[in-house]
Amino acid sequence: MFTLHQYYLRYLEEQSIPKEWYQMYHVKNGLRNEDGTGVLVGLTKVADVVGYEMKGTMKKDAQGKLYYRGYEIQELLEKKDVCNQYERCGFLLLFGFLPSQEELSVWQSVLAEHAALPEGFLEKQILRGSSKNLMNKLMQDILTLYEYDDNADALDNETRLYQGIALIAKLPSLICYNYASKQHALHGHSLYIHPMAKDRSTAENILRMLRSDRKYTKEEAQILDLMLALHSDHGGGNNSTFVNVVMGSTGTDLYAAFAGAIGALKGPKHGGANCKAAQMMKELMRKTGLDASEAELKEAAAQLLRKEGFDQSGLLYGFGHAIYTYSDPRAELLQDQAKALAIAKGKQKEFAYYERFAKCVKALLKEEKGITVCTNVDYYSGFVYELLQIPEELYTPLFACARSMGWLAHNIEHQLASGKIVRPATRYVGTLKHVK
Ligand SMILES: CC(=O)SCCNC(=O)CCNC(=O)[C@H](O)C(C)(C)COP(=O)(O)OP(=O)(O)OC[C@H]1O[C@@H](n2cnc3c(N)ncnc32)[C@H](O)[C@@H]1OP(=O)(O)O
Ligand SMILES: O=C([O-])CC(=O)C(=O)O
Repeated sequence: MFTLHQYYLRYLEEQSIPKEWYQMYHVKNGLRNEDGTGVLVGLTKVADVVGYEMKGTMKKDAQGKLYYRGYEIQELLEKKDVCNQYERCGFLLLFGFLPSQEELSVWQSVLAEHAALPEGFLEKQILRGSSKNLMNKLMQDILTLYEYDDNADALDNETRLYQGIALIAKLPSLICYNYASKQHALHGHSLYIHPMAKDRSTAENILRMLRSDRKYTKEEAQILDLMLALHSDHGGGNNSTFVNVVMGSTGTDLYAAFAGAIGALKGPKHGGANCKAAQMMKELMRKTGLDASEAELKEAAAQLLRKEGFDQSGLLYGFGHAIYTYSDPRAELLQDQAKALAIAKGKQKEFAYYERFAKCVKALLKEEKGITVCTNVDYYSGFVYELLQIPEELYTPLFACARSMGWLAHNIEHQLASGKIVRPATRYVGTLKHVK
C-alpha cells in the first residue's frame, strides 16, 4: 500500500529544484535583484520607503525614511494632541492632499456613515460563527460582505473607491465584535457589543468597543491613533499591498483583493510578526529573567537563530526588513511611545529588556549572517498594545484595519495608472516526457 507520505518523499527526491539554479537561471528570487534591492514592478505617488541609496550601481545603507504622499511620517505625525491622525493620513493616502479641518470632519462623517454593518450581519455572521483565527475570520466576513453589495463586481474605479471606503469603515467593528464573540463562544466570557459612536475617532471607537465599561483616556486614544496612522501604508512593494494590486489587476472584485491582502498580512514574516515578536519576547523574559546579562541575551538570540526554542523557525521576529537597513522610522517612533508608556505603567524593566535584546540581535545577525538589521515596526508594537491592554489576538487585525487605507490607495492607483494584468514568468526546468 502506498501512502501519501511515500509520494511526498518521492516528490522531494525527484522534483526538488536546487537553490543554486535560481542564480544560474538569473531568477529574481523573491522579486529581488542580486544586491537585495527589490525588482521595480510599478510606479506610485502614494508612499515612498527609503532604506538605502544607490550610488551608481552600488547599494549604500541609509537611515530609514517613510513618506506618505511626499510628507515624511515624523513631520506628519508631529501633532500629538489629537486622536484623528489615522483618518487624516487615510484621507491623504486616498485623495493625495492633506484635508482642511472642514474636509476632515466631512471625511470622518463619511466613515461614520458607512461603519454600520448590514442588517442581520452581526447575528448571522459574527455571533453565530467564530473562527480560531481572527485574520481568517476577517477574510470570511469581507467575502460575506460581497454578498450584500448589489454592485460588488463593479469595474469602475470611482465605484471601487467608494466600495473600499465603505469596507474600511466597517473593519474596526468587525475586528472588535469578532473578538468579543470568540471570547464568549470559546472562553465563556460575558458578551458585550458596543455600537460605534459617530462622534469618535477610529482609535477611540476601538478602545470603546473593546472595553466593557467603554472607558479610555485621551492619552490611550492618541497612542492607538498613532499606531493606526503609522501602519496605514508602506509603499506598493510590501507583500500584502502587492497581493491586493496583483489580484486587482485581473479585474476581480475589491472584496476578494482585500481578503487576499489580509491572508498575506497574516503571515509571520509580514504583519503576523507583531504577535510572534510579543510571544517570543514573553518566552525569552520567562526563560532568562528580566535581569539577564548581555551574554545570556546573546546566547538566547543565538539559540533562536539555530532554530532552538520558540517556534523553531530560526527567525528573530521584529528584526530585519526588505528595504530598511539602519533603521525603520516607525520602529523609532514606537520605541519612544513604548518608553513613555513603560514609565507611566511601571514597566521600565521590560522595556529595558526589549532594548538590550535588540542590541544583541543586531550584533548577532551582523556576525552570523553579515547583515545590518534594525528593529522593524513589529518589534515594539506588541509591547505598546499590551500596555494599552489590547489583547494579543488583535495585534495583526489592527494592522489590517490600518493598512486597508494603503491597500485601497494602491489598488485604485494601479488600475487608473496601469491597468495591466500582472503576469511575470517562470522557466520550466523539468524534463520533457512521453506518456507510455
Ligand atoms: C510589517 C512587516 O512586514 S516588517 C517585517 C516583519 N517580519 C519579521 O519581523 C520576521 C523576521 N524578519 C524576517 O523574516 C526578514 O528580515 C524579512 C522577511 C522581514 C525580510 O527578509 P529578507 O528581505 O529576505 O531579508 P534579507 O535579505 O536581509 O535576509 C538575509 C538573510 O538573513 C536572514 N534574516 C533576515 N532577517 C532575519 C531575522 N529577523 N531572523 C533571522 N534571520 C533573518 C534571512 O533569512 C536571510 O538568510 P539566508 O541568506 O540564510 O536565507
Ligand atoms: O515593506 C515591507 O516589506 C513590510 C513592511 O514593513 C510593511 O508592510 O509595513
